[in-house]
Amino acid sequence: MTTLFDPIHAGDLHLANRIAMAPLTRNRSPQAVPRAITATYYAQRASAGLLITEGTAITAQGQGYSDVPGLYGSEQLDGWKKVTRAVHERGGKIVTQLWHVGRVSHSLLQPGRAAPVAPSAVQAHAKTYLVDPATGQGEFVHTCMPRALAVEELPDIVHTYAAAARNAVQSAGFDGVEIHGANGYLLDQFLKDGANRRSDDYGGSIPRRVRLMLEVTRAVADAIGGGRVGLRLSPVTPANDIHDSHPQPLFEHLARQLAPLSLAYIHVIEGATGGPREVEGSPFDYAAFKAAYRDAGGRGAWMVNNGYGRDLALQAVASGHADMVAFGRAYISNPDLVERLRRNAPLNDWDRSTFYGGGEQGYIDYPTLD
Ligand SMILES: C=C(C(=O)O)c1ccccc1
Repeated sequence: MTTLFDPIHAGDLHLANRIAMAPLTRNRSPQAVPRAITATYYAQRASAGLLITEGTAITAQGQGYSDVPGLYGSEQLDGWKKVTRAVHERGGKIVTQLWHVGRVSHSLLQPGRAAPVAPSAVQAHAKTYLVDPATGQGEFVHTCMPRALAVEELPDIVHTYAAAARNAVQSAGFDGVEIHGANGYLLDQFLKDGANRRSDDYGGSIPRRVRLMLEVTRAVADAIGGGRVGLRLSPVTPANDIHDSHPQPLFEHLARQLAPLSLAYIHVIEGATGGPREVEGSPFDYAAFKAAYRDAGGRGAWMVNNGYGRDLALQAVASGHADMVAFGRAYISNPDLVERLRRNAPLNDWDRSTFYGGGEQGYIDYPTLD
């Protein structure tokens, strides 16, 4: 019987075990440049089968929070090179999460203080994190009203995802990328009818609402090979005020379209991100979603996330519900999570007050077992 601790080939990613570190925003990259402590942070956690970095902006327009890293400048890529080198020196595997926040942003973070962009001018009742450069103090503030992207702007966004993927692998040394298609950010906004009110080829019907995500995924797979590409999805999360009226047919259609792309993995957030695994009023059949992908020929690893403890994770892999399990907050406070799960050892508690912003405290100072 397959266990969480068995190796797996996820596309071209040959992984030592089936435990992934989920993407975790930590707001510790001033000017979008990863610092030396970020190399230490990921290297400490290199025993994971796969490290997925925090969301990394593909452009300044895609930036939605203070002090998150980027992949669009030479200093940023140099910073990431130190991270991937440190992880590889410890035998780890690491992909970076390509992120465009869309409407979950603030004009103070946008080039030229412009309005954030989105499929439609529909404001998210959500907050973003701004750091006052004068004081270094951070606070959560309401996101701004976005402007609708013109259809003529979309090809450039697709090309920018592909360019960021090439930068990630060819310049920064990542083993691959994960496309952030979840949690109410740009690609998820285009998917879902709560945010996408367009009447052109990118809005209205399900095939039209999945179009941008498919174009981006195809372009990234063409750029670096589908076997190095993962995609993160969140069918029913309410994160960042996102919603769709009929998620089951939407995601089963998307699954069938993704199947031929030979992706390394599909990463599914079950329930509300960082919250309950069941979302009241939003039932979702994850087994049917996975079956739609497999029945259409999809062979990428199936990675699940959200609220998994040791027993549920062991059961998910043993039962075939999932091929991999991604752990988020547990990885913040347990660099040696794989060993702790293997030994069924106690886990360190995390300190929520040091999740976002700051320095070494709550970042690289959690203890290991030995
Ligand atoms: C990238 C994030 C996501 O996917 O929800 C994020 C951003 C800010 C805080 C927490 C998480």
